[in-house]
Amino acid sequence: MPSLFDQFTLKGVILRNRIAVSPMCQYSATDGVPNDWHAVHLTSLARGGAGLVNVEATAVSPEGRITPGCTGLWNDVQAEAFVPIVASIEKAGAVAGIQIGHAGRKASANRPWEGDDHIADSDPRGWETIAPSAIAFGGGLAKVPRAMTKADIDRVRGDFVAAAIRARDIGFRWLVLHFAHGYLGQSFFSPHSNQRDDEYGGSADNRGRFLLETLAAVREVWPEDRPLTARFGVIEFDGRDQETLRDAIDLVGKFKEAGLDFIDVSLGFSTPAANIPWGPGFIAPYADQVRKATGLPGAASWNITQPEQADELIRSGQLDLVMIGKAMLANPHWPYEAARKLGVERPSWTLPAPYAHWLASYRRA
Ligand SMILES: C=C(C(=O)O)c1ccccc1
Repeated sequence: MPSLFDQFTLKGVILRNRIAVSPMCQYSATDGVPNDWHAVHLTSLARGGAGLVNVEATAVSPEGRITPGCTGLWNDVQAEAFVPIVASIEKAGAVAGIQIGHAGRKASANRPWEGDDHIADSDPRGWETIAPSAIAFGGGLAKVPRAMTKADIDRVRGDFVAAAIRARDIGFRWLVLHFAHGYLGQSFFSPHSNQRDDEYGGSADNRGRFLLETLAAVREVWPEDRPLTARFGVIEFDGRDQETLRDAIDLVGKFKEAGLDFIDVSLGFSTPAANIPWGPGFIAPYADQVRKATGLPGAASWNITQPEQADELIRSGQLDLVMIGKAMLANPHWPYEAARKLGVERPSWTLPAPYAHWLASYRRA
């Protein structure tokens, strides 16, 4: 069985190890344009030795941002600004990935450290939010969204395609459709947020329609030799988990038929009333269940922080990749520390030569 530092090959892409950096919002862009914060942040994660570095949730349209500080890929200025970032990630030996999404009813919010709540309607920084139904998430995100028309649905699907084309053309080699965490894609799938009475609401098949149509449309423009993936919330911890999991696994099977290459399993975050059993790698067993039921390779994130824990998740066959988030922010050289702890040969060379040389020199072998 593979281990944490074995390569991973999917379609025409080879990752140098099984360590992927979760897409983590930085809320640090202006008008969706990435800047030196994102360049240094992402390059340092790539130089730290990860196999795959995923750029944060990047909005497919202005109203699809979570906050005014989120990155976007709805215009060419944003795309151009990503070009040197993609090059830096790849030059550091990692594969450059990007997550594209639409925040739906969770959009138009203040940064987490500035309230983590909806921007007041009187505040010119905010904007109208849209969602499957006119149902607010609740808590600090109490703004009632406008229920999407069919024209909205068609437009947003087209925005995903346009963003995928830009990501393709600027060299990203791994694409993640953001179908998780209560954002627009997830909110179509969840009965908490989707109470439509047309073909996009009601049955599980209908609630999965927007996600499936969007995936199929993106598949048509995303190169066959580059992985097309999705991060999808398969469980809500809201008391109806077996039903959610059953419907989610069924939908992931349809994703695979539509051309999905990889599934990053996560949480739904569709209701503030969720009772989430936070714990070390607590989503991994659900990812394993989805992988075994669909035959898709997959990953999980959430509280995977220790090298031995991450290595065991790979060796046991539960996951194909581990998504490391906070542990990489705490220490971008986490892969190097993991290589040392796991007894990988020449661990220093997990890092770039200018670092590895010194780390491997002037010390007993
Ligand atoms: C910003 C997030 C994302 O992009 O998915 C997020 C927000 C809350 C919990 C997890 C993730």
